[in-house]
Amino acid sequence: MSVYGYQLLITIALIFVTMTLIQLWFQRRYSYWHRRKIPYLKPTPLLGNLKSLLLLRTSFGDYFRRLYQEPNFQSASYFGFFILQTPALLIREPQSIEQLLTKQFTSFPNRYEAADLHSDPMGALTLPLAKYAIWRKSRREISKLFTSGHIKSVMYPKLITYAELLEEYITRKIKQDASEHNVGVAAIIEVKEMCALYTTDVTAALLYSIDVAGLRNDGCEMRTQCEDLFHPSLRKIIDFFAIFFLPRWVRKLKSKVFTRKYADYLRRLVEERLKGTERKPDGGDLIDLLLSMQQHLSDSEPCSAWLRHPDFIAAQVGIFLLAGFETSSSLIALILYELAKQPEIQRKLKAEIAASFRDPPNGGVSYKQLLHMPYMHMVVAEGLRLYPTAPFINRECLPNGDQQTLWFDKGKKYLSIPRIVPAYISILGLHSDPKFWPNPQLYDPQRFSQEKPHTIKPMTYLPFGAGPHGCIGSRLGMLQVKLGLLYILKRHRVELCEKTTKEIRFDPKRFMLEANGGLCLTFVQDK
Ligand code: HEM
Repeated sequence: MSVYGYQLLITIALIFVTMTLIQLWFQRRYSYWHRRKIPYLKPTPLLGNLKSLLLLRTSFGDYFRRLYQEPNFQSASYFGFFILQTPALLIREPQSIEQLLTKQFTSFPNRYEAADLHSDPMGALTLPLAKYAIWRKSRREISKLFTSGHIKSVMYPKLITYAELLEEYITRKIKQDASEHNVGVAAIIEVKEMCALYTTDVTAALLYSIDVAGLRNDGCEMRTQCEDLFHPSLRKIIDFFAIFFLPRWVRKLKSKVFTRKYADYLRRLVEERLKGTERKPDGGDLIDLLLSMQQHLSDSEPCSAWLRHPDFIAAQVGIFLLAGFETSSSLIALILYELAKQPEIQRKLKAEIAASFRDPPNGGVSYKQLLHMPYMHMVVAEGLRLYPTAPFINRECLPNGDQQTLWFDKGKKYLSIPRIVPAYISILGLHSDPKFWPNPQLYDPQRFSQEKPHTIKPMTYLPFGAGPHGCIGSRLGMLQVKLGLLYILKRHRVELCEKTTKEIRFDPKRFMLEANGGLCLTFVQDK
């Protein structure tokens, strides 16, 4: 045989050996759950079980709901699946969910998704992504802003101002429409954008003491910056996937949570805000609070250098803006859609709203009154069930030893979660399970009627997550959604129109649940 013949033979042999080794490696990886005798979803080579998500065929919420609804695991309390080659768990059973989120918090102290502190400090310092020591101190401080006393006395009066502006926005659109088409009492409005302007205004005013005037001017820089951040590009999609599903790659890929443009905007916003305003006598806002924390931080505090990092405040400003505006605005829009579909429910809600404005006569609705509007509460609670805008959550197992056992029954061993394996919960899956919610696709506020307080099984309704990592802004979120609906429906009603989508599909490019495309409704002025 010639030299070339030998070389060819060796090359073929090397390719064969390499392919065999790769195949064996994959076999070993994908037998992870089999070896542990844990039921699992069969993976596709290379992609694991992530194919539909990687091809942007489905939204994140739908993806995890489909996992939850996998026909083979309907009676399973949990099962394994693969994020590419990484083993992960879906926890389905409410008691185990409780263990994961609350009872065994010390073994599951972090979310799985992560940014890298060294290459992306601004992303890694944000409250949801910060790891335990930094998260604990930040959460403790920021919680002071969300006490019921602060919300009632400082935030509520400002919220009313912006809810009134929301009502004015609708009146203005109707007037504009009247002059253009001579109709006079109605206008078609794209509600997603309208609600996003409202919640952006609210977040800027309440947390940063800035009036961005988005509702008054039909837009503002803050809104444009957020939209830009979500505008998809290949780089952003890769970063996003790395942060959420492959956090151990973020350093190598230099993935960042915020784009450079958004990060610069946040730095500028904090700088200008600190230059321009004096400290507020009412206890200030998020920026004041964090600045004061940095000034009083002792060197003995774990991670104090990171907590004093120049981007620490901008990081929280950036994430609270996204967490605060997107979830609530999407929810208001989706509830309005359901109310337009079911006029009887809308009529009942409007009757309750009218009664609350009559008592006291000519007065506004007080904080206490708003909290005690039973039908409003039912409408919003059911909206959160059908559309939990943050549709899935996770925790990473970090016990002291190698394995963490979740206990199901007293003394009965249930499931050992290996270290570093992410455990996911599909909130949308739980909320759509007919075992817990009969006829789950029907929007029916009666499910939350006060006459049936004990019918909801614990841990089957988790719109704000649960445990120490649960939503820090849940009270504010509920309040801005309720006040938004109150002022939208005070003098107007919503109806379906020819432009309204027939069926809500969730946007596959958004992490939160959001209707795909525009969501148009007709707003009709009451006689
Ligand atoms: C209807 C509105 C909202 C919904 C449905 C919602 C939902 C959620 C959910 C499901 C989580 C994850 C909880 C977990 O992992 O257990 C979360 C976390 C969080 N939310 Fe909200 N949220 C809303 C409004 C808000 C608002 C108004 C703010 C702030 C102004 C906010 C700030 C946050 C933050 C910072 C976290 C991370 C907390 C931590 O890790 O300690 N959210 N939210």
